[in-house]
Amino acid sequence: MASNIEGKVIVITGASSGMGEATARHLASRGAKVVLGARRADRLEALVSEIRDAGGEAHAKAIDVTRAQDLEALVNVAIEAHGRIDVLINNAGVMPLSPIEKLKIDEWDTMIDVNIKGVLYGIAAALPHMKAQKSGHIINTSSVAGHLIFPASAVYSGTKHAVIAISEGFRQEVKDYNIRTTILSPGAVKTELLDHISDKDVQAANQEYVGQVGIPADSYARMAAFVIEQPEDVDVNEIIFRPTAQQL
Ligand SMILES: NC(=O)C1=CN([C@@H]2O[C@H](COP(=O)(O)OP(=O)(O)OC[C@H]3O[C@@H](n4cnc5c(N)ncnc54)[C@H](OP(=O)(O)O)[C@@H]3O)[C@@H](O)[C@H]2O)C=CC1
Ligand SMILES: O=CCS(=O)(=O)O
Repeated sequence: MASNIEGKVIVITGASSGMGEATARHLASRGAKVVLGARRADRLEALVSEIRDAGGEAHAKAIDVTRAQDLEALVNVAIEAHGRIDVLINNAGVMPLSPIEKLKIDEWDTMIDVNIKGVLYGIAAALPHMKAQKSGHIINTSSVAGHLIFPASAVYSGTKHAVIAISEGFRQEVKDYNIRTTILSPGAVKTELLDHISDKDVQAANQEYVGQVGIPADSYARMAAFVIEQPEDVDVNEIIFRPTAQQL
């Protein structure tokens, strides 16, 4: 049976590290034509070279997901190279956790801009093409923190709850266009996500916890592959996955 991944044109944001990087590698190894976006161009270029050296197809563009025109430019790379976009994985995200009373307003703004607006801008860039194709698949990365709240997660959890609401509303609205919609909600995964927490106490506590229970980034890659490879009439709407040892 064909894999339903081979030959698909898959655009991934946040592909310069962590789960996006692992997913790019995994899907390319299964025959997908990947188009990768993030701000760190050097990391993207290294990954593109690695994928091509292994016989895969990859393109990349340096983008900032807080700018709608950057998402349009990224999707256009896929259209120019391959004439279509089959899957968009809105994965770029940031998690500078802190208690609200610390009033880290700039970090709230960044989380809202990257985690919520970045997802919306990705949808805006891909949707016209998917409507015209009458096919497509949008995968949005939420989190266990999109389902529950823990100390210092109020704003981050708010953004990830928003991703779930937007994804479900979008799912209901695009039935006529044969577009699939999936939310992937991971628990603790070992990536660079905690590196940018400026509240040192919160960072240390999270690093200790994720260091103990966190699972590797390719756990997300396998979930992405699973939802993409389902037959086109099967739409997996959400997967929540955690380390077996994670309590919350
Ligand atoms: N690790 C975990 O435990 C969990 C993570 N998540 C979510 O998974 C997603 C991936 O995170 P993860 O792999 O863990 O962390 P990483 O920090 O390793 O990856 C985050 C990615 O997002 C990109 N990114 C951040 N800001 C921007 C921006 N403004 N424009 C473009 N790209 C941006 C980064 O690239 P660059 O800096 O080069 O722009 C990087 O590629 C996020 O949405 C996160 O919230 C959800 C649940 C659990
Ligand atoms: O996004 C973060 C995942 S967890 O800390 O809620 O498990």
